[in-house]
Formats: sequence, structure tokens, C-alpha cells
Amino acid sequence: MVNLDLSQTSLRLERHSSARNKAVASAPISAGEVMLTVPALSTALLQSEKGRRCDHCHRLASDDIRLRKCTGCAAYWYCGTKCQSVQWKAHHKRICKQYPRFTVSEDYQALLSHDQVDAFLLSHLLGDVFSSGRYALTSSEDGPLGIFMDLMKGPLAHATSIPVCAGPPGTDTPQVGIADDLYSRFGNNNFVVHSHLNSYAHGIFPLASRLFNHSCAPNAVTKYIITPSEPVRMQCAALRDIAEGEEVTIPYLDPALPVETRQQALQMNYGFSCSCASCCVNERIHPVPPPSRGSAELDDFERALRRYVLGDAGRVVRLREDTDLLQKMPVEFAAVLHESYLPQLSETFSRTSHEGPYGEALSTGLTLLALYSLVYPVNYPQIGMHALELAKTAWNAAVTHTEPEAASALKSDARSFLLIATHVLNIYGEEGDEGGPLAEIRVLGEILGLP
Ligand SMILES: C[S@@+](CC[C@H](N)C(=O)[O-])C[C@H]1O[C@@H](n2cnc3c(N)ncnc32)[C@H](O)[C@@H]1O
Repeated sequence: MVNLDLSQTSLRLERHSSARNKAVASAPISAGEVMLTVPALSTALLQSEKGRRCDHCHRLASDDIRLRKCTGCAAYWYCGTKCQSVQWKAHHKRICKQYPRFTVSEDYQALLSHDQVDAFLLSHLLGDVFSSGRYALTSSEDGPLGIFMDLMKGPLAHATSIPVCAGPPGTDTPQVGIADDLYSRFGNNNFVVHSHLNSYAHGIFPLASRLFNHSCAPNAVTKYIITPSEPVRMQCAALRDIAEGEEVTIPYLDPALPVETRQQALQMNYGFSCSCASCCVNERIHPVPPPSRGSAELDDFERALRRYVLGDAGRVVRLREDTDLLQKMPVEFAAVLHESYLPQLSETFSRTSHEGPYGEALSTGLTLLALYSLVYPVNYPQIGMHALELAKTAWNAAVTHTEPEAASALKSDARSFLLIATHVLNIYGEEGDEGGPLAEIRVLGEILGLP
């Protein structure tokens, strides 16, 4: 086994009954603490981000940051000569000339867009390996590549391969063996890189893959740090206090997806059935369709749901810190787990928060906050992002209201939503592109007179 240096972390590896190993806290970890930072071994931007971000460090183009495109392939963009030269030496010199022919090839065109990104992720990784003078790989490699080669292969490992755009020196024929060997670890070990929760790239972070198992009720999450001229880094942050000896888990997929969708995706892409606390709820509660939208029955149901999750503190909304709200949920709320409920609620909120009526947006948004607090673990960033949207909606409602008392009550609603957003998103911390939700919170907080 590769020697893993965990001395800079508060983690240690222990045996897991079915997943080989698990990462556990080697000392108590506090909510918001970053327990691991891992630089990317390789990344590839989504097609939609090409020309918007530097292909090497992922900085966004702006008035101050002009990207220049590679004159060879006209498909890679850089924020400066440092990024261009690092990437040229690492892999672009093996990709540049082949790029136009590769991207129109039948093999590449036949791939789904997700796999097209992975074809470039693999090409970049392969280019890096060839540039370092190696044409075969084992898990005895040093450093991150050795950790990557020691990762468990995914369930699709033997069923699939993918075309690549990176030949060894003097030829443009890829070495199939080594490409397949690397690709066999892709499906269950890669990450979707995001900024402010919007996906923009795929990336490989071997130490994080080696350490973290999945849970739909995780106690930690990943985020990505963009630094000019450097490869993006992944950080793993605790969502809540984690006791010494407790397993640290992250979500491999969105915990708010219906349980059947989660189980199918985990089985297909990672080869296991999840038995986390959140999945176990479905053994007890079977989702039923919610009452129809606009009915009095739905109003009663949602009022009761809000009371169960958010309590009865009048206008001041506070999130409960209980981590087992979903597990203890009464069966009468079974409809919240139905696959149609969350999409309907979030569609109504997003439409009415833009177009009005604001009253409907606020009550739907409050129900959505209650639902998110049930299906996501405490302090999950989506809860904070939604609370920020609610704060902005309440503020918009306040400034358009002509009646002073109602406007003042709406401003106080905006403050209470903003306090929730601040608490949750401060735990997640700074990440991704400049600006973003924490900057928005500061601006709205000043307007609302919050300290
Ligand atoms: C990224 S690796 C996780 C690290 C792995 N535990 C190891 O020792 O290398 C992903 C693989 O771990 C296993 N795994 C992750 N989470 C699991 C869970 N909750 N239950 C069972 N197996 C899990 C699956 O085999 C999955 O394909």
C-alpha cells in the first residue's frame, strides 16, 4: 500500500467492512474546520467554461483579467504566460496539434458531454505522465499518481474505455494499456469541481478519493479554492463538530435526490448500496404524492411541515440544530420524500421570487427552507444559499411595499433569513470565484443594518 502522509490533517485511516478503508477524525474537528487540502492532479473545464476561465488556474475572465487563446489549437485559454507555459510543458504540447482532428472524430463525437470532459481529463493526465518520461504505471509511483493508481477501480472499469488526445513523443497514437489503466479509476474517483455550487470542471484529487467514503447524511463537504497561476485545490470542511474516532464522510451526489435515484446512481457508478441514516428512513416511510398545488390540503400540510422543522417562533425563523429531524419525522410527512415535491416547490419559488407575487414566493420559500433542512445535513451550503435567496426576496418585497408596517416586518424577515445564510455559509467558508454569496451577504447586511 502507498504510504499516505496524513500528518497535516486531523484524520487517520481505519478498516471499513466493505469499502476497504474509512477516514476517521484523529482528534475532535470543529464545524467549519478545513481538515484537508489537496491540489488537483489533473482537471478539465466543461465545454461551456472554455474561454471564460483560464484552462490552468481556472480564474474567470474579467475587465482586469484578459484571457489569451493558444494560437496553435485556438481551444485553450490562459490568464498569463506562466499558466500557459506550465500547461504546455505538462501536457498541452501533446494535445495542441491533435486537438482539431480529435474533437471532430467519430469516437469523440459519440460521447456524452460528461464523457467528453473526462476524455480531456484523461488526456491531460496521460500527457502529464508521458511528459515525466513514463510509459507504464504502478501503485509504487511516488506521490499523488501513486495514490491514484492505488485507488479502487469502479464497477464499470472493465466495460468501458474512452478515446484520448495525447500521444507519447514522436507518435500521436495513444498507449491504450496505460490510458485504460488510468481510466478504470475514473468513474468512482473523480470530482465535479464547482464554484458557488455551480459545476465548471472535472478534477482528480487522489488523496481525497482515497480517504472519503460516501454518505447521504455526510458530516463534511468539499469546496474548491482558485488561486492565480496555481492548480485548483480541493478542501474538505466539517459541516458540524466531529468527535474523535467518528468516520468523516462526504456526499458523492446531491443528498436531496429521491432515495431510489441515489441508490441507482451509487450502485451503477460506485458499486455499493448506501445504508446511511437518510437512506434507512425509506425503510420506514414510503413516499406518497403531495396534495395538489393550490389546494387547502396542501396549505395545511406545508404549515405543519414548517412547524415541525422550523418550530413556532413567530416571524423570527431559526434552524434547529438536531441532526436527526429526518429520522424522527412523523409518517404524516411522507409526501416530502416524493420525487415530485421538491422540484415543484423549487420551481414555484424560483418563478415567484423573480416575477412575484412576493407573498407566495416567501411562503413557498419558507416551506423550501424547511424541506432543505430535512433532506440536507445541518449547515449544508445549499441551505445557506437558499436562505440568502429568501433574504433577497423579503428585501425586494419590503422595498416595493407601500404600507410602512408591512415593509418593516418584511425587513425583519430579511434580517432573520440573512442571519441563517451567514451562519451556514460562514461554516462552508470562502471558496470558488471572487465575490459570491459571502460578498452578497456583506452588502445586504449593511443595507439591513446588521453588524
Ligand atoms: C472514492 S473511493 C473511497 C475510498 C475507499 N474507501 C478506499 O479505501 O480507497 C470510492 C469507493 O469506496 C467504496 N465506498 C464509498 N462509500 C461507501 C459506502 N458508504 N458504503 C460502501 N462502500 C463505499 C465504494 O467501493 C466506492 O466505489
